[in-house]
Parts: sequence; C-alpha cells; structure tokens
Amino acid sequence: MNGHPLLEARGVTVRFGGLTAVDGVSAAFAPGELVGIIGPNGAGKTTFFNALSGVTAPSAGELFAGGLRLTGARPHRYARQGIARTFQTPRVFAELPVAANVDFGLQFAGRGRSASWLLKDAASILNLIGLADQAALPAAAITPSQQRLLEIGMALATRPRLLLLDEVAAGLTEGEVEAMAQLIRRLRDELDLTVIWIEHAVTTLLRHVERVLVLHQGRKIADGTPSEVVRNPEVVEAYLGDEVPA
Ligand SMILES: Nc1ncnc2c1ncn2[C@@H]1O[C@H](COP(=O)(O)OP(=O)(O)OP(=O)(O)O)[C@@H](O)[C@H]1O
Repeated sequence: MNGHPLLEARGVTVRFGGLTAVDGVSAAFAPGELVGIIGPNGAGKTTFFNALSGVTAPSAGELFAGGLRLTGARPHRYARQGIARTFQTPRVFAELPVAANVDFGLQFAGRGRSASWLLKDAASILNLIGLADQAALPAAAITPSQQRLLEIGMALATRPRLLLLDEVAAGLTEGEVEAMAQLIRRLRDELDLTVIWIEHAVTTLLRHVERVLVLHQGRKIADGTPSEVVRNPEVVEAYLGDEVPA
C-alpha cells in the first residue's frame, strides 16, 4: 500500500460509564501479519476488536487504516477499508442455504479490496473453507463448528485485507481447534491477509501466530513473539502462571 500500517490504534480507550474496558491501547498491524490477542476474561479483547472494526467508537484515542483517520467513522467505512470480522456468537442466517449466506457477504465487497480469484464467488469461498458439500443446506442444519467456518466465509466474501477473528475456535474439539488454526494460516498465506485473532485456546494460538498482544484489565501488558510473551513476568502473573505454557 502506501507504507502505512494496514491498521493502527493509538491510545485507544473505551469506557462504559465508570468502567474503562480498554485503556490507552496502541498497536500497529502490518500487511501479512498473523497476530493473536490473549488475556483473561474481561480483559477488554472483544471491546478492543469492536473499536478496531468501528462497532464501538473509542472514548479517546485514534484509529487509522492505511494512514487514513477512521476514528468515529461508521462500521461500513471500516468495511470499505477492507476490515472484516467475525463475532463470538456466529451470526449466520439460519434458514438460508450456506451458499446464500456467503452471497450476502459478497454484496458488501467493494473497490480496493483483495483481488484474489479464490474469493471470486460463493462456490470458490466455500471450497476454500471446506464447506462446498454443504452449499445447499440451510445454515441451521450444519454443525456448530461448520457455522464458525461459515461466518469466516461470510467475512471473506467482503474481500477483506484485514480479518478480525473473535474466538472462532470456542466450543470446538481439540482436533477441530487445530484444523481451524491451520485454516487461518492458510487463509493468511493464500489470500495475503492480515489476521488478528482472539482466542482462549492459548496454547494452540501461541503455536500458530508470529506475534501476540496481551491485554489485562484493559491495558496492553505485552506485545511480542510468543516466546517473548510467555517469559514476560507480568503476563505470567496475569494468568496466575497456569494458562500460559512455559
Ligand atoms: N456494552 C458494554 N457495556 C458495559 N460494559 C461492557 C460492555 N461490553 C463489555 N463490557 C465490560 O468491559 C469489560 C471488557 O469486556 P470484553 O468483553 O471486552 O472482555 P474480553 O477480554 O473480550 O472477555 P472474554 O474473554 O470473557 O470474552 C468487562 O468488564 C465487560 O463486562
């Protein structure tokens, strides 16, 4: 692009009444990065995502995409900049066929997005995420883990440059979590995406990402490679030493 980070948060703060859910978080994301975000329950991870995707306006701080100031813009402007996301609870159209759910996302694809032929239509996208055989089934009829894949497919249909994944491995079996991690890496590689991925399955996440941000009580307490982060005393303390692998 233009030498600017794909997305940059500068001192982003989100307050709900007296509660500061996100507290002055700064981070820049470069094209092609696969970054994890971890932190205990209530650390502010989803709220930070909501700010990064324009769902929640920050109480303070700034957001930039490719150098363009987006602070306070509506979510569709974030989408137009190539930012797509999934939600903790999959938001699929249960009665509609799987392929129609992806078609819905395609309507939001606009200029300046990923030009990958792998995202050219619903069939290509379903192929990419391994749901080609389920194309004609109503979304309600596929398994919960397939619904998570479908939500990723709907986000991909907007042809993003940046994909924000919020706990896409929640509720999956160990084998499914690993398959999900492999898929995320493949999508990053094949589609030239930047991916930011929140997950509670910390061990798996740390094995697959190159960089990880740790949030604790709304603050960013670490930002580095997985091996740097697991040696950070503040991180070990935030997790009471029992969740982050040595
Ligand atoms: N809309 C809201 N109104 C009021 N408080 C909120 C709102 N959304 C989140 N919070 C509070 O903000 C804090 C951060 O929540 P958030 O969901 O961002 O954390 P999280 O790290 O994603 O947690 P989890 O891992 O449990 O999903 C929590 O104390 C939460 O209760």
